[in-house]
Amino acid sequence: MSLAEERTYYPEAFLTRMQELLGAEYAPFHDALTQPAVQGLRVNTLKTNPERFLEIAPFHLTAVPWVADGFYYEAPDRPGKHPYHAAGVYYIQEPSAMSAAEVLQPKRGDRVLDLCAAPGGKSTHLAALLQGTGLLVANEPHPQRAKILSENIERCGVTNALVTNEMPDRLAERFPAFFDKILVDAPCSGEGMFRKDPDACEEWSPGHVTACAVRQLDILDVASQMLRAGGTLVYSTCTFAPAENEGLIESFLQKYPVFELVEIHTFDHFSPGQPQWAAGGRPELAKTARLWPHRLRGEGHFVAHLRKTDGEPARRQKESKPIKLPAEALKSYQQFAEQALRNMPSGEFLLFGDNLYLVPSGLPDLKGLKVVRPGWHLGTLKKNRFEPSHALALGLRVDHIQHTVPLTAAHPDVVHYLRGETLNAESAKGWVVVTVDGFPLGWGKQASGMIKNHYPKGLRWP
Ligand SMILES: C[S@@+](CC[C@H](N)C(=O)[O-])C[C@H]1O[C@@H](n2cnc3c(N)ncnc32)[C@H](O)[C@@H]1O
Repeated sequence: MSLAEERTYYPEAFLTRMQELLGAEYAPFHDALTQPAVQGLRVNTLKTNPERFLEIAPFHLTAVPWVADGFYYEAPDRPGKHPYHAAGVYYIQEPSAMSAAEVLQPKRGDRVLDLCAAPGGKSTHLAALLQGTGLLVANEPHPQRAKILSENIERCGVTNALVTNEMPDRLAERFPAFFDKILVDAPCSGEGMFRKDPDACEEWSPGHVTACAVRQLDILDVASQMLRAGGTLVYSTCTFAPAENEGLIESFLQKYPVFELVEIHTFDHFSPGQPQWAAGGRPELAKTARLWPHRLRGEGHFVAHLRKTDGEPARRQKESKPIKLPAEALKSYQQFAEQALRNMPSGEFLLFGDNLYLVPSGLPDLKGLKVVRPGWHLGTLKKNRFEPSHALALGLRVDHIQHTVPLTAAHPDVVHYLRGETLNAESAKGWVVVTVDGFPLGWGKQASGMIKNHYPKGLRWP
């Protein structure tokens, strides 16, 4: 295909630049761009493991080589329409995007920040790696996108996350030298999205690439202030433009000599970054990783792993004071918990208006910050009673629940429940959790031989 014909599909300046950069490799790169996008999902290890998932999932799955929990699926599988999706058993995620959290690799107990987090693919991956320990702060400045992020955190049963809706500099005031690990999955020109999202193509221009690079350096600047000495940071994009990748990291390292690149060497399928594509690029830029759509099955990504070698040690902020719940509130929650739960989740409570949360320990004072979700939402205090939240059901394991309505994925009542219908099922009186193959789907309330549906209205299936 000539450049003129290609122009019908992709911006000419993009193709010309890629041809200049890739030389002999341009042809296979371009061939890859004409293929359909690949599709992937990541098993949520807060809820199950890949072995069990492979036994129960009715999809055509093959392993993503660089992530133990990642799988390719085939288009007719439509995993977004399966009840397991509603139960948060997996997250639908483009396979090369699974590389970033895998490289950051938080350890149990770490304090982790995901600074540009919506819709939450990488946040839910980081949460799975933390396994309910430590703290995850998932931030997104766009209000609508922050809401979607919060819903995905809820669906995936993440119980140790603070979700905020802030610009990075506002967070940096509150969290200086606070985090052990930070992910900056930067807003970018999205060239790796061209195959699956024609809008990304429409919005692209050389000027947009330059503007993205300016914003990315600003975001990295601020992120670096929130990392403790010895902490590590992953910077990633889903674009091919050197100005947003090797060039950006070169500019950052020139400004902050206290950072060094950590080699990303464990993944055979990744290619090294290209120092010669950055003006004055240091040889260490080869320690960054490029995921090319013509060299692996994925849309494309860039990942840089940086360590802060010096600076302020971990600063432990003055923690917010544990709140003593009003006696009435505590009583109605305890009454609910005795009826509905086997092991009451323990920890620090927080009352935000009428909403009761369990908050991760070690949080600084959040006053003045735009907080979408300060922790695990347990429920709402109504007059003389407690109403459990969807987040509570989705964050519970089945052995923590007193009464369940256990359904299999093939049972018609699963769809009835997800549509918001009343169920005719036997169960003890009071709050029950409807499960699909052992995974909580949501609350119901048994009365007079019927189960009243408490699946959230906004999530109901048509
Ligand atoms: C590549 S997307 C993040 C995808 C996400 N990490 C995931 O895996 O689902 C980049 C996000 O950065 C957000 N963003 C835009 N401007 C930002 C800024 N100045 N600081 C932080 N995030 C920003 C965008 O709204 C967008 O949601």
